[in-house]
Amino acid sequence: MAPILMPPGHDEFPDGLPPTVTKREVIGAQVRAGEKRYEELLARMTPARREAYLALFNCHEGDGCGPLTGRFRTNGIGAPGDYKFMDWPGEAGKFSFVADDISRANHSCRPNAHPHFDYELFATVLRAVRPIQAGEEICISYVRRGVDNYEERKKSLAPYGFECSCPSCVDHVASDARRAIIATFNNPEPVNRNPYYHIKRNLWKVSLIQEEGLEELTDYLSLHHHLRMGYRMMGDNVKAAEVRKREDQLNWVKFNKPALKELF
Ligand SMILES: C[S@@+](CC[C@H](N)C(=O)[O-])C[C@H]1O[C@@H](n2cnc3c(N)ncnc32)[C@H](O)[C@@H]1O
Repeated sequence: MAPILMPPGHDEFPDGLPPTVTKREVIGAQVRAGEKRYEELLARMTPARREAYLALFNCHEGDGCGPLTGRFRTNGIGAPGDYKFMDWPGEAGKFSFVADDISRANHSCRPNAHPHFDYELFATVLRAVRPIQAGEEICISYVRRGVDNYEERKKSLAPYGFECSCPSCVDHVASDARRAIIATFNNPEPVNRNPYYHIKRNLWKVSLIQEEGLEELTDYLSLHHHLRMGYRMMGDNVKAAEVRKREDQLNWVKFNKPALKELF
């Protein structure tokens, strides 16, 4: 899934701003400068890639941003990391890109897939975060903070011009209650030296995340690590190996790399 367009960082006002400007004028100038930049980038593409870009959906029609900027804002996917294009000026940074296929993926607050941009492949790797049934739509999350509640998600999704109808949004009271608990999973807990207690508690945490369809969370991966350590402490190597398998899969899903080799 190689990108159609991945613009490098840029000076928003290459021609400079007039000395006295209102906020509205600054936004207008930003919008025009952005659109001009996309025009320049598209002019450098092959006709087929330009056509692919223009075929992307634009949910920003009528909100003041140009058609090329609108398409990027609708379909852009973050490529985290600290990457520097070989000979581009400026600092290393994070990028966004649009692609023919991954930019077509719809949103779910219970995503069954996670996109990871691999700078070496210079392409997105899309992996399932849980088993996907035949005929089930493959969805990613457009919301950055996985545990956001219903109202927070509604606000983040508003610019996309749709209301999510996933089970977590439909039954948002129950979902919000689960998410509020999941959001506390990293809080310090009272000391308890009984490994059985931790195994039971971590299994419960894993099941709550599964119930909420949030297997994409990094916490879900960490829980598998803690669970495996618990089983190892109890000498249950069979269960530890089972959890290890899942932990390795999740490491590939989230970070495109195998679990770190154990030091002991
Ligand atoms: C990045 S595009 C996704 C691909 C788009 N469906 C297409 O056919 O190209 C984002 C747009 O898809 C639609 N969309 C995405 N997820 C949706 C969902 N869960 N329910 C309804 N519409 C959705 C919205 O119109 C949104 O502005």
